[in-house]
Amino acid sequence: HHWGYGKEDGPSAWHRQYPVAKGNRQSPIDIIPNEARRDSTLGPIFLKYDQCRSLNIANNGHSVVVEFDDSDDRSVVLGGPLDNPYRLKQFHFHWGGKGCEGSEHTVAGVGYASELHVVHWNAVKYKTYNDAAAAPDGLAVLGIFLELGDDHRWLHMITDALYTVKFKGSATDFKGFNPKCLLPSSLHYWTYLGSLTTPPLHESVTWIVLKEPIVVSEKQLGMFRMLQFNGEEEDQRMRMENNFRPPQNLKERIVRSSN
Ligand SMILES: NS(O)(O)c1ccc(OCc2cn(-c3ccccc3)nn2)cc1
Ligand SMILES: [Zn+2]
Repeated sequence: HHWGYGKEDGPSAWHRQYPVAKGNRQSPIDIIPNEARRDSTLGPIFLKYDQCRSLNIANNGHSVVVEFDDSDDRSVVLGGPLDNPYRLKQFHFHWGGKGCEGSEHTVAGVGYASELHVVHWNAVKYKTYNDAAAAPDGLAVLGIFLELGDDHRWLHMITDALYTVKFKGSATDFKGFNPKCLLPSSLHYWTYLGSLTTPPLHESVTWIVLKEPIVVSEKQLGMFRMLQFNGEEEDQRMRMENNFRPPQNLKERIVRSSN
C-alpha cells in the first residue's frame, strides 16, 4: 500500500509510514517576504548547465521526471547558501487541477499554478544520490514557480513528450534538453533548510526558491493533466493532478533572502 495524493493515502496520512512528516524541517513552507532575513553574506547562485546531458523522461506515478547523467560534475549548482557544488540529478513538476493552485511553496499565503523542482546532490561529501538524499546537507533543490499567461517558448519540448509517458512506470529517451531554458530572468531567491516534499520526506534539502516565476499557458499546463497516476494495466484511471504537498510548519527556522 503506497503513498499518493488521494484522500486515504495523501499528505495528511504520510506521517503513519513516514513519521518525519511531523519533523522540524519539513517542506514546503509558506514564504513571507517581509519576514525573510536579507543576508548580505548570501552571494548569487551559479547554474553551470552548459555540459548537462539529459537522459530520459519518466512517469514515476507521482510526477513527470527528466533525469540527467550525474556520473561527473558536468552540470552543477554552486554559490548562494551552498558550501560545495551540487550535481544536477533530475527535475520534475507539481501542479493543481484546472484553474486551482498547484505549487508547493506559497508566497504570503498565495500559491502559483505549478512549481518546478530542479534536484541536485552533494557529490563532494556523498558517494551516491541515495546517501546524499538521506543526509542533512545532501541535496539542493531549486524551486521555480510557474504562473499562467502566454505560452512558454520552450516548455513545448517537455509537453510534446508527455504522451510517451502517460502511465506510471513508463520512460522514454529524452536527450539534449537543457533546463537553463526554464529559468526566469532573475536568479534572486529565498533559501531555507527543509526536506523532500514527498516520501521518504528526508530532511536533506537546502531549498533555493526563485522569486521570479516563469510564465506558461493554461493549455501547456493542461497537457500535464493528461498524465495518469496509475499504470497502463490498472483498471482505476486516475488523472495526474494536485500532486502537491501543502505548506508545513516553519518551526524554529528562518528564511533568508538574497540581495
Ligand atoms: N519534491 S522534491 O523536490 O522535494 C523531491 C526530490 C527528490 C525526491 O527523490 C525521491 C527520493 C527517494 N529517495 C530515497 C533515498 C534513499 C532511500 C530510499 C529513497 N531519495 N529521494 C523526492 C522529492
Ligand atoms: Zn518536487
